[in-house]
Amino acid sequence: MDMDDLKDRGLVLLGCGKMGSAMLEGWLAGALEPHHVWVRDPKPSDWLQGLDGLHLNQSLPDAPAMVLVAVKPQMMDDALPELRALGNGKTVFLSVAAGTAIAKYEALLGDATPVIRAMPNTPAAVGRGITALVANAKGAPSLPLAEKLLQAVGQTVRLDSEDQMDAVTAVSGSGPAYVFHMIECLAQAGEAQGLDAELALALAKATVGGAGHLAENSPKDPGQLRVDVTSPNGTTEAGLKVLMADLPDLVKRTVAAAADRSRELKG
Ligand SMILES: NC(=O)C1=CN([C@@H]2O[C@H](COP(=O)(O)OP(=O)(O)OC[C@H]3O[C@@H](n4cnc5c(N)ncnc54)[C@H](OP(=O)(O)O)[C@@H]3O)[C@@H](O)[C@H]2O)C=CC1
Ligand SMILES: O=C(O)[C@@H]1CCC=N1
Repeated sequence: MDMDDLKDRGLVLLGCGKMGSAMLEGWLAGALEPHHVWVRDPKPSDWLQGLDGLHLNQSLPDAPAMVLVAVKPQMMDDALPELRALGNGKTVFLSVAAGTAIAKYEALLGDATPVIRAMPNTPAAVGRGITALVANAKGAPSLPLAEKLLQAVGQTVRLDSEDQMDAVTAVSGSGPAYVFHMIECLAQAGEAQGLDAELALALAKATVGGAGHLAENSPKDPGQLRVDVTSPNGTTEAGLKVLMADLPDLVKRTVAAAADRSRELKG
């Protein structure tokens, strides 16, 4: 199966809220056109309703190439059973739901269902996501297609085991929220030093965006890039002395709490 099969047979999005829309926005920037996509969502956004050619809450093809499951984990028992008849083993279910194990899809959709479990993140909307993937035996042959689709909205990484998914979710699935909060905190701290709100936010956004881009593209590791900013006895050293006293433990506890919640969502 390749991208042409996906275009010919269709991609179904079950749930198109924040994550589904972020991915769809990225795909519609070049990889797919609206008429390739069927969306099921009880309250579609204005953006979805404005996409010409999109099959919005229309009857589904009998055997779409792929169903992207992007409803909340708590909705699976309600949302999935009606899709059990789809595809007869030829439709791949690609789930992005936190916590929900492959075994749960097999239980709801049938043992022979090809299932790929993925953990993307919202920078997919601008083509800068990262998605981790793992499949059951039936889904494994479709991993290259899933990767191709997901590489249209960023990077992909294959996991050795589904057990890694809780930690991955806590680092890169939830991670954008930690970074957005860092931007908010940096801007507020700038305001506390007398900058106006607009300037402080512009500085904070560009600094986090630029530092992220540099960290991804430089041959130096992040530790060395930090050292490069830190003049002996300068301003950064004074700032880092405060930050480094607390941040490592705080981030460790943050990621542990998110991973624990992912484990709880398995039910
Ligand atoms: N947001 C993120 O950054 C990430 C989210 N995820 C995962 O993506 C999934 C979706 O999360 P997110 O997009 O944030 O949540 P949202 O609530 O924004 O999106 C879920 C969408 O599914 C709709 N929905 C509810 N029931 C059904 C149904 N029976 N059939 C079809 N659609 C339905 C919801 O409608 P309504 O609101 O009306 O109920 C909503 O629009 C979750 O499983 C989450 O774990 C994974 C990685 C990152
Ligand atoms: O908060 C959540 O549960 C989802 C999963 C990863 C990001 N958002």
